[in-house]
Amino acid sequence: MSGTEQARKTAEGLTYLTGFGNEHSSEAVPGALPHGRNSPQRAPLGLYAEQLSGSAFTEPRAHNRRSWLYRIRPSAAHPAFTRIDNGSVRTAPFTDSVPDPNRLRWNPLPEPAPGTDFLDGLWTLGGNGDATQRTGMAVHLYHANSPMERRVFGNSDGELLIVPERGGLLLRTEMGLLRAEPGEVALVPRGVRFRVELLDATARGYVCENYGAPFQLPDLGPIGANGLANARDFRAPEAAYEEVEGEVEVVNKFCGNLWSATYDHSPLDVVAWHGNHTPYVYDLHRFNVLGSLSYDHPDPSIFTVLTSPSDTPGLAGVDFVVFAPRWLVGEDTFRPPYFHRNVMSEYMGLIEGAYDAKADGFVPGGGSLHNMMSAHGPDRATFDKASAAELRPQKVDDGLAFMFETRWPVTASAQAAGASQLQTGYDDVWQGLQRHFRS
Ligand SMILES: O=C(O)Cc1cc(O)ccc1O
Ligand SMILES: [Fe+2]
Repeated sequence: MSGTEQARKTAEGLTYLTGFGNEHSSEAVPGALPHGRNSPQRAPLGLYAEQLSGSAFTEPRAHNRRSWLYRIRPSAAHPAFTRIDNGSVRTAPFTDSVPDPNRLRWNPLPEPAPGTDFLDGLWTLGGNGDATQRTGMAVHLYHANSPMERRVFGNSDGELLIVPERGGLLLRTEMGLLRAEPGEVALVPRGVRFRVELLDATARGYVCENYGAPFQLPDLGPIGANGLANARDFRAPEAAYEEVEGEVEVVNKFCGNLWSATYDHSPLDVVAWHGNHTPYVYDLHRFNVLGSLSYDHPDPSIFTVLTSPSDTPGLAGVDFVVFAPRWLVGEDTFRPPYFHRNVMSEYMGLIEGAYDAKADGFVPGGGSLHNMMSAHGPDRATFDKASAAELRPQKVDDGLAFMFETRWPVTASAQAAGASQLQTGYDDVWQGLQRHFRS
């Protein structure tokens, strides 16, 4: 059996724990979880007890995040980390280029060289904030054609929201295994170690690295108790461990640099765990899309799947927003996204099909950046078509697009600003919008 077949077989048999932010518990071997206490004098089955904190010990209960891991060896048993090449990974603050007010659009990444794993294939497009201050975010793309073998990654700088666009992933994390196919998203919390295997020959997609407060479900306000992404649809892994002795490279991204240590065992050796600092996966097709039943195009905040709040209420460090299949029924309404200038900065990607504001040029695996206050909206072809369309109820179900929307301008990395896949002439999509004014 090939590696991908094996990974697929493993992924197909997976079961999950459900519910966003729940206090889960799971044991891969019966009796591995202690009862009634976290840290008994001797943990069951000769395991080591270890706490992984995703929040300060003293944060309010609603924001407090930690998990207790019961593992074969404590994480502390490791040799020194030394710097390795950062490859194409960049971290905020982005100082190797200047923030650009222009509308920018990229084609997908070129094919990776043979033997490129998820980590080798990570390529940073840009971001904002400062990882050492735990504010802001980065946008990465990945393109891989090999599994991570005897190699494990952990990110101290933030959580990773992985958005597969092509090819499924099997994430082997400290807390267990997750499968993430295109149309699903996976989140690996800050500090949680994981290895990526491929379910198909190649894998391509997007990553939002969130340096700030962990993603949470948005408040629903007048929407009520249900809707948008429902908490019960988020799935966390069941405990699963590997007993791998021998050399395993552990790579740690720390304050923007990659550091490596060669362990004599796999750190994915957690036999049982409990807590709420957990990886999870969510199927975007489960998103309960709400919208206007009367007139006007609502703001896309109504499509927020997850939000990372900042210190100002309502002003997200980053929102993850999905444009999922939906009906448009607005009367006397220009139905696609409107022309706008936004104080927030918008990075958009496409998982499949097309997006209703762009006739062409915005392609799966590509992306666009509409920075703070840059003017954008429907391209000319879309504007002309939608202005003349007959307004029957219309199903928009030919694509799945998403947005990382952030309160701070996004600086493209030098490699993204100079990339051959950066489109020239993007401005032209808004050329030829006719003057129709009649006084
Ligand atoms: O620019 C975009 O396409 C994203 C977007 C979509 C929408 O429906 C309204 C505003 C907005 O920024
Ligand atoms: Fe926009």
